[in-house]
Amino acid sequence: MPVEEFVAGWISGAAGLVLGHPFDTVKLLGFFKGMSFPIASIAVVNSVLFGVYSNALLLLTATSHQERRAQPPSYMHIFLAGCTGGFLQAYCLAPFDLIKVRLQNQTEPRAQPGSPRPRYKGPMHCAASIFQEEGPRGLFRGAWALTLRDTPTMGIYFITYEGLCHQYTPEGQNPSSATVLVAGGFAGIASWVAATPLDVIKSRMQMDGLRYKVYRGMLDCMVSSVRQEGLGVFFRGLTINSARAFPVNAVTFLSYEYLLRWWG
Ligand SMILES: C[N+](C)(C)CCCC[C@H](N)C(=O)O
Repeated sequence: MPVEEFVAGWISGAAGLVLGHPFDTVKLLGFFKGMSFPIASIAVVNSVLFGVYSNALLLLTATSHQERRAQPPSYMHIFLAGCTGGFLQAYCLAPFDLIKVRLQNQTEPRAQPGSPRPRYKGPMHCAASIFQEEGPRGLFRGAWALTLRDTPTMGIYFITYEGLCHQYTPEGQNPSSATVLVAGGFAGIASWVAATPLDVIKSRMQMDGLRYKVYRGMLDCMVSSVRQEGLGVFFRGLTINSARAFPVNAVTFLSYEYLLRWWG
């Protein structure tokens, strides 16, 4: 099983992440606050995504990464491989994403003296508290919504990337850096636009049950969110998600492509 893609996925994900982190934390005062935890988690998650994607294509089309420039796979195969990668990475991402959402929603980090202390002291304490209070399953709260969010949208991600690269690259050649940057950026935007409605629901499910449980399940969360806030609720964060998605995924794909070319 080729492993280069796993390693390239890790490094390129980390590069994209450094750029995207300020967008993720825009609500907080310190822009690069808490970078080490996301860097560690992206190592697992992005390498699973790219590694599984590439190996799924290898199974479906019997071509390696190098051979795929000369013999491009069909869009159906790209989509299926992207969905497989998205599905498996979602399970790895779930506990990390839960901790990120719980910590980012802590609004007391710079509390005045005398006001209540934040519930979680940091990522490790957050993970340990969830584990103690709710058991291992607690760490997967919202995982189902996350899987539904990521499975089809990772298919869209890779189709957009490969489609744009194909469009602007002469037959059989490698795409130029500019093409990779633009195709990666638009792949990020396209997949985030499609993912935003379920992203809203996913985050609400992850925050549910902190004091008492509000939602009976994902469907209940969707219905009551729309009842209370209207259909616009599904587009919460769309602008910031897209603004973040372009640079993050441009850099992710550029470093991924270059690492793989460099290795072989
Ligand atoms: C599938 N979904 C749209 C959620 C993500 C697609 C891009 C993944 C990338 N690591 C990023 O953080 O932007």
